[in-house]
Amino acid sequence: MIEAKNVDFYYGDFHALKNISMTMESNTVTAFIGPSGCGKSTFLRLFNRMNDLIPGTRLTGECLVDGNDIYGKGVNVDELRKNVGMVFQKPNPFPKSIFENVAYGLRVNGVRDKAFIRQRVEESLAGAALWDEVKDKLKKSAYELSGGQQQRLCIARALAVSPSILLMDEPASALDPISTSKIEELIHSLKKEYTIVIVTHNMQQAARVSDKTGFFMLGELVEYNDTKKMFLNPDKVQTQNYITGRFG
Ligand SMILES: Nc1ncnc2c1ncn2[C@@H]1O[C@H](COP(=O)(O)OP(=O)(O)OP(=O)(O)O)[C@@H](O)[C@H]1O
Repeated sequence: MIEAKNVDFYYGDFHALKNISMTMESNTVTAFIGPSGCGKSTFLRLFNRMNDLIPGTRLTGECLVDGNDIYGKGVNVDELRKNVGMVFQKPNPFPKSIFENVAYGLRVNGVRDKAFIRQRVEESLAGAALWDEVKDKLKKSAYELSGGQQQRLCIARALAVSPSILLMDEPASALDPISTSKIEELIHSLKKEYTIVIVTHNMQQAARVSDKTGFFMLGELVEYNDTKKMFLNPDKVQTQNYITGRFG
């Protein structure tokens, strides 16, 4: 479903990702863990070409989604980003109503059918486990929601354009424990329909939500394994040292 083949990535002269190859399977949750600055977010952002926006960067190797090289000639980046949605660390709703936040992606994609938009907004809010909390205040500003609700709104906004992949960069790190557990439950239920890749600083969270875990260090993928194995009996001593808190 998602594959990296011998990926190297540079910010100017800085070699941020070193020869990374890995496959992330459909309908699984893959977590990336590792010390600050090891390249987790950089790697995640490659898969919807968010790093394209940063000048002076260079990529070698291949990033494939459904077998297609997403940096190949003729790739439509807007289409790619519809298929590969992204949720960021801090909830970033638009200064619009709850309804319009979710409808936004459909509208910019030229959808005009009001009944269809209403239906997608409801489905997406339900998919993000937010519908019951907001169904009576869809016209209110998104800023009236709590941080945790805003993050689920951003997930609903990503779901509205029917992606198959969701990239999440520390989606719960700005949230309180109850909102965090709601996001974790949501991730668990979303994997039935979506392929999810999540960057997290929180190792318990990786252990709770993911099927597979990749441990990065200094731009290298040190170990990629089933999450259970990774946390109980990792293959590499560096992984063991990291998850037991010997450094980080
Ligand atoms: N826009 C940028 N320009 C130059 N260097 C960058 C840029 N973004 C990230 N880097 C560098 O690339 C390396 C990897 O950063 P990245 O944000 O991917 O790490 P991370 O593992 O996600 O870290 P964190 O857990 O702290 O978010 C770091 O050394 C960082 O300083």
